[in-house]
Amino acid sequence: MISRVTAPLGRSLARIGLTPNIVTIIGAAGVVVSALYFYPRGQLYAGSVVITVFALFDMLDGAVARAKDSASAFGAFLDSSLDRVADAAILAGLMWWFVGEGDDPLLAGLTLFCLISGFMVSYIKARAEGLGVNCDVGVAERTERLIIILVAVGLSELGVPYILAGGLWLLAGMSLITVLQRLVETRARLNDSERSRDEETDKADNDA
Ligand SMILES: CCCCCCCC/C=C\CCCCCCCC(=O)OC[C@H](COP(=O)(O)OP(=O)(O)OC[C@H]1O[C@@H](n2ccc(N)nc2=O)[C@H](O)[C@@H]1O)OC(=O)CCCCCCC/C=C\CCCCCCCC
Ligand SMILES: O=P([O-])([O-])O[C@@H]1[C@@H](O)[C@H](O)[C@@H](O)[C@H](O)[C@@H]1O
Ligand SMILES: [Mg+2]
Repeated sequence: MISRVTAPLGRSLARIGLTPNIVTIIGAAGVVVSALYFYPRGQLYAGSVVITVFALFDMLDGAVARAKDSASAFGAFLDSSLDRVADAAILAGLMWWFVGEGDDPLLAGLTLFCLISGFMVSYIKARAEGLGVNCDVGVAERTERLIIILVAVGLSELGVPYILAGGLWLLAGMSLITVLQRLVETRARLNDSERSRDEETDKADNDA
């Protein structure tokens, strides 16, 4: 569905000579620089809007790769790795804003919790994939996490009461639930594959 928008954009970017990796780097670098809107500039609404524009490049790098038929394993690796840099920049920018102008140590700490739990969500999936297990589950995958934080931060400067604290508590809770969901899923899948390996060994022993 969303590919109806991203596929033609991907073809246009490919036509002007951009490679998927360049699009990945532009998107991540754009998010990192835009996080300066949060800290030190303290412009939460403008920051959320500009970060959103660059975050959307994450959909376009894959679209360019598909348009050029040049998807690569290194591209996938770079895409995921730079996602972490972008996520860290957004939440670190917000955390520093709470430490300074926002003057709220509790929410600064909660933002740090969101950063760490978000990283855990991604790390558990990557580690599970390294063990041969697909772990694509969870109520707060990256897109959901970005939407929650960017909408909450953007609306807070428009004066919607409690939206920022509410968004952070929601993000923290959903990230924690996702960590637990992915741990449970990975454990179940590893147990399944161990069991089928044991069954195959038993069968081979019996046949011998
Ligand atoms: C009034 C309120 C004020 C507040 C203002 C703020 C508003 C904020 C509102 C919402 C925020 C929304 C932000 C959401 C950003 C979401 C971006 C995102 O998460 O996208 C992620 C995924 C794509 O993931 P992934 O990177 O895994 O897939 P790819 O398609 O890239 O494919 C990966 C494969 O591609 C290959 N490859 C990749 C890179 C590379 N260098 N080489 C390669 O070879 C390789 O094989 C890889 O394996 O996106 C989704 O999941 C889709 C759903 C996202 C929906 C988000 C909501 C969208 C909102 C608007 C849509 C408008 C679209 C217009 C686009 C314009 C862009 C400028
Ligand atoms: O694991 P998570 O943060 O929810 O989700 C993310 C995926 O949405 C993304 O496609 C991938 O490139 C990231 O590395 C990460 O895995
Ligand atoms: Mg991408």
